[in-house]
Amino acid sequence: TMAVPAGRSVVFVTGNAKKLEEVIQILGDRFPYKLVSKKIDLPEYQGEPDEISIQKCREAAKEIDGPVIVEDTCLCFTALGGLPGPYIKWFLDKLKPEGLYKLLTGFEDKSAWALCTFAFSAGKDEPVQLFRGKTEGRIVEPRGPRDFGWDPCFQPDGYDKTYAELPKEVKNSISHRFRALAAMKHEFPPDLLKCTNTCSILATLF
Ligand SMILES: O=P(O)(O)OP(=O)(O)OP(=O)(O)OC[C@H]1O[C@@H](n2cnc3c(O)ncnc32)[C@H](O)[C@@H]1O
Ligand SMILES: [Mg+2]
Repeated sequence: TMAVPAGRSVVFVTGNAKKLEEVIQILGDRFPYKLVSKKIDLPEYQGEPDEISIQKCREAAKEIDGPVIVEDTCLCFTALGGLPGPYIKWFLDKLKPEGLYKLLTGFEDKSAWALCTFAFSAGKDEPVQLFRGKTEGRIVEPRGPRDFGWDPCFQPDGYDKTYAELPKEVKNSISHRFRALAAMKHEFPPDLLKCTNTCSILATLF
């Protein structure tokens, strides 16, 4: 039911170059085709993560009028009942990683989780399928390079380095994004294998 017609490409729609870079790195050398991606700033919807990803995917499928993948990332603080969650983009923009850490002053519990949701739709009137990946950790005083979002203040459990300090290969082997892509690889029906080499992103996953 989720098959992509042979010869059609699947477009990864994101406005975030660093996300795209990681998706390409995670898919790696096994990826023999050109990744088709399109930079569109989709609306930042409100609600629960699943609902946001579904809406985002429907909008992308409408704009592209073909098979699409989108991704939405949340950063959730346990002490704040899961907030900022899907609103992390605005919190990060205004507070920077320092401010995210300071938000938890007064709370003993610094634990947090990163949640990545990929959403796939075969077309604008087709259903949306979700693939989720979660990585647990805690919010620390920022350390490491500043080139990607809240990476400097998120330290995954089992590591003494932040996402920003960890070598890229390590982040990409434990991250919320890696796990969501792994779930996608695991769950997608094999008939997608029939798509041609322009099918890009999905073709590598099976
Ligand atoms: O066009 P889209 O794909 O929506 O890209 P975006 O940048 O708007 O991304 P989101 O709506 O998913 O918002 C997530 C926010 O978290 C940031 N972010 C996403 N993944 C991250 C990661 O792995 N490490 C650090 N920051 C991340 C990202 O820069 C945003 O500020
Ligand atoms: Mg966004």
